[in-house]
This record gives sequence, structure tokens and C-alpha cells, in this order.
Amino acid sequence: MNTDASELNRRREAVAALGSGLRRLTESAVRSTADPETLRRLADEAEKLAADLEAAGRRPLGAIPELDDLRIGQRTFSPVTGAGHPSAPPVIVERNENCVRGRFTLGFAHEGPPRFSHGGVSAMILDELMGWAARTTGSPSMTVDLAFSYRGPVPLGVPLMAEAEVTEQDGRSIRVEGRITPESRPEAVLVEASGRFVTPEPEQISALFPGLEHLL
Ligand SMILES: CCCCCCCCCCCC(=O)SCCNC(=O)CCNC(=O)[C@H](O)C(C)(C)COP(=O)(O)OP(=O)(O)OC[C@H]1O[C@@H](n2cnc3c(N)ncnc32)[C@H](O)[C@@H]1OP(=O)(O)O
Repeated sequence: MNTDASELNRRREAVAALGSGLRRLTESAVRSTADPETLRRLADEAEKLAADLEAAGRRPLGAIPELDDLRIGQRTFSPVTGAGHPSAPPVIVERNENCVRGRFTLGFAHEGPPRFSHGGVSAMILDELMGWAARTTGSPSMTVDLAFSYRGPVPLGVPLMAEAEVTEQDGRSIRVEGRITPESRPEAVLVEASGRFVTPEPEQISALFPGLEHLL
């Protein structure tokens, strides 16, 4: 495959366009009040679209998409930040020296209590952003311990912000704090998180991610 810069850009734009269409479809599906005949007809069309995508080529388990850069948290198909993922908000991330900030709006696809986010969605967003904050130390790491306080319900359809920062590093262990707030009221903390991330030993990296060591 030709992977020069303009070809990668064309692919990136096409992946984002498909992701955007699928997100609209997902949102429409979970809001739909259509009759059973309409739903059955659309289900058949969805199966055909899936078969077309499968026939056009699929990456094997563990293969990193050529659009990704794991060192900076660029993951095209992440369920949190991926422009190509059908249920990612997606969170748009800015990285700074030892912290990251993400902006996003949640929809019906992320609903828990009526009108509010599912608690697991907030947790998933914080886990990923806190992981990328830990990565600002220069070492790849994995979540080993993560605790949340849900202080207020997280509204759907409202611009939100998630922030994560490294507060301590001791050898392989990195402490990270995170929070979700409304974008317009950063002082109103809705979810607070505190976690520990551990850098696997080189032999653990080789065992867990064979062949990917140079990408981490
Ligand atoms: C990398 C590329 C990513 C690249 C891609 C990243 C995408 C972003 C994703 C966001 C982040 C995730 O979700 S990551 C996915 C979720 N996480 C995981 O699957 C991790 C599962 N855990 C593991 O595989 C393992 O715990 C390792 C490999 C991380 C570490 O194993 P280990 O080396 O045997 O650990 P061990 O020596 O026992 O412990 C090391 C230190 O951590 C502490 N520790 C260990 N486990 C825990 C624990 N559950 N709770 C508290 N503390 C713990 C120990 O007390 C010790 O502290 P001390 O005695 O030294 O003080």
C-alpha cells in the first residue's frame, strides 16, 4: 500500500468521514421510534454495508493502524478519541507538558440515567485521557488502579471538558488525577478520578505487545 503523506491524509479524511456517518447512524438507531418493518429493512442494509467493509480488507488482531502514533496517543479507532470509531464522542485532545485536556459532547449513544451520561462512559474517557497524561512522562504505562467520585450527573448535549495531569512519579509508578467539568464552568467538577499507572518492564512489554516495542 502507498503510505506517502498525501495518501495517508486521504485515508485519514475518509476514515473520519465514515466514522462521522456511523456516529450519526448510531445516534439515529438508539433514538429511533421507527416501525418494525422499517427497522428490519434498515437492519438488512446494515448487514450489507458490514459485508462490503469486511470484503474490502481488515487488519488482524494486534496490528496498529498506519494512521496511529502510540507515543502521542493518536489512535484512529479509539472508543474515546478515535475519529473513525462509531461510538467515540470523539474527544478532541490537546497535550501539554504533563497534562492533557479533552473537549467533547455526549449523545444518546452514551446515555445512562435519562438525559445524563452512563457512568462507565465517563470512566472510560478519564481512563484513556489519564493514560495519555501518564505518557507525557516519556514512559508507556498501563492503568493498574483507578478510582472515581461521581459528584454530579454528566449532561448529554452539553460541551464538556476532561482534564488529566501527572501528580507524582516514583520509578515505574505514575500517579494521575483527572476530572470532567462542563466546558463553560470548569470549577463545577462532575466526576473526579485518581489513578495509578505502571510502566511494564521491557520483558512484559515484549510479552504483551510482541513486535510493537518500537512503537511504544
Ligand atoms: C503500554 C502501552 C499502552 C499503549 C496504549 C494505551 C492506550 C490508552 C489506554 C488507557 C489505559 C488503559 O486502559 S490500560 C488497560 C487496562 N490495564 C491493564 O490491562 C493492566 C493490567 N495489569 C498488568 O498487566 C500488570 O499489572 C502490569 C504489566 C501493568 C504490571 O505488572 P507487574 O510488573 O507484575 O506489577 P507488579 O510488579 O506487581 O507491580 C508494579 C507496581 O505497581 C503496583 N501495582 C500493581 N498492580 C496494582 C493494582 N492493581 N493496584 C495498585 N497497585 C498495583 C505494585 O504494588 C507495584 O508497586 P511498587 O511495589 O513498585 O510500589
